[in-house]
Amino acid sequence: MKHLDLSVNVDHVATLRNARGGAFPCPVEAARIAVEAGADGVTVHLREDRRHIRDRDVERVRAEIAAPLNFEMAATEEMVAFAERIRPPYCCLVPEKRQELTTEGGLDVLRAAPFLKEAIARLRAADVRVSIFIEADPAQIEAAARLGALAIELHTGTYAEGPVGNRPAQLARLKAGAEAAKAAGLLCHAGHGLTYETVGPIAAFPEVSEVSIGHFLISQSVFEGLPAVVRRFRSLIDAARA
Ligand SMILES: CC(=O)[C@@H](O)[C@H](O)COP(=O)(O)O
Ligand SMILES: NCC(=O)COP(=O)(O)O
Repeated sequence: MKHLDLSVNVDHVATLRNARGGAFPCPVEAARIAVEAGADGVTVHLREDRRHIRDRDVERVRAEIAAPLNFEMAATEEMVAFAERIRPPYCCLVPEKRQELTTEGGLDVLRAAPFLKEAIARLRAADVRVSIFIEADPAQIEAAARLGALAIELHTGTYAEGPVGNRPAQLARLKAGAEAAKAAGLLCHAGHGLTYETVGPIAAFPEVSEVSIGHFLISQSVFEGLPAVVRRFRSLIDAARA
C-alpha cells in the first residue's frame, strides 16, 4: 500500500516551554529531531490565545525545517493574513473555542460563516493547500469539496479517546468518511488523540494519506525520547500499511 505520511505536532513542546516562560524545550528543535527520526512533516496549531505555539515558532519552523509544515489555524482574518505572509505548503482549518482544552470537534462546514469560503480562496491564491478538520459525515465532506478544499482531516478523537467498546463503530464511521472523501475527490488526512494503540486501524485505511499526531507522541517522549517515539510510530504505521 502507498506510504502514509506522519506529521508530528509539536504544540505541546511549546506548552512545556511556556510553563516557565523561557526558551526551552524549543518546538523548532523538536521539529528538527522528529524529521531526522523519520517524520514526513511538522504540524503546529497557532491558537488565537497563543497558549502554546507562538508566531515566531511558526515562522521558524517554516524557514528552518526542510519537511512540509501543516499549519493549523482558525479561519479568521488574523490567521488568514498570517498564512498569506508565511505561505505554508499546507493549512488545516480547525474550529477554535477560547475555553476548550483542545479541539473539540470538526469544523461545521455546512453552517460555517461566509468567511470560510473567502479564507479558502485567499489561501489557495497564496499557493497554500487547504484541508479542513472535519467529522466523518458525508454531507460535511461533500460541502468541504464544494468550498474548494484539497483535503479533509478526519477527526479521530471520538474513536481514539472514547470507550474501547465503541471503537469498532467509530472505526466504521471513520472508514465511511474516508471513502466519502475519496469519492468527492479529496485527499484524506486523519488525526487527533492518536496513540500507539489506536493509530494502526486508521493507518490501515488505504484512503488516508497522512496522520498528524501530537499530544501522546510528545508526552511519551518524556519517557522514551522523541526519536524513539517517532520511529515506533513509523513502524506501527508501516506495519498497518503492509
Ligand atoms: C486539529 C487537531 O485535532 C489538533 O491539532 C488540535 O488542533 C490540537 O490543538 P491543541 O494542540 O491545542 O490541543
Ligand atoms: N491534527 C491533529 C494533530 O495535529 C495532533 O492532535 P493530537 O495528537 O495532539 O491530539
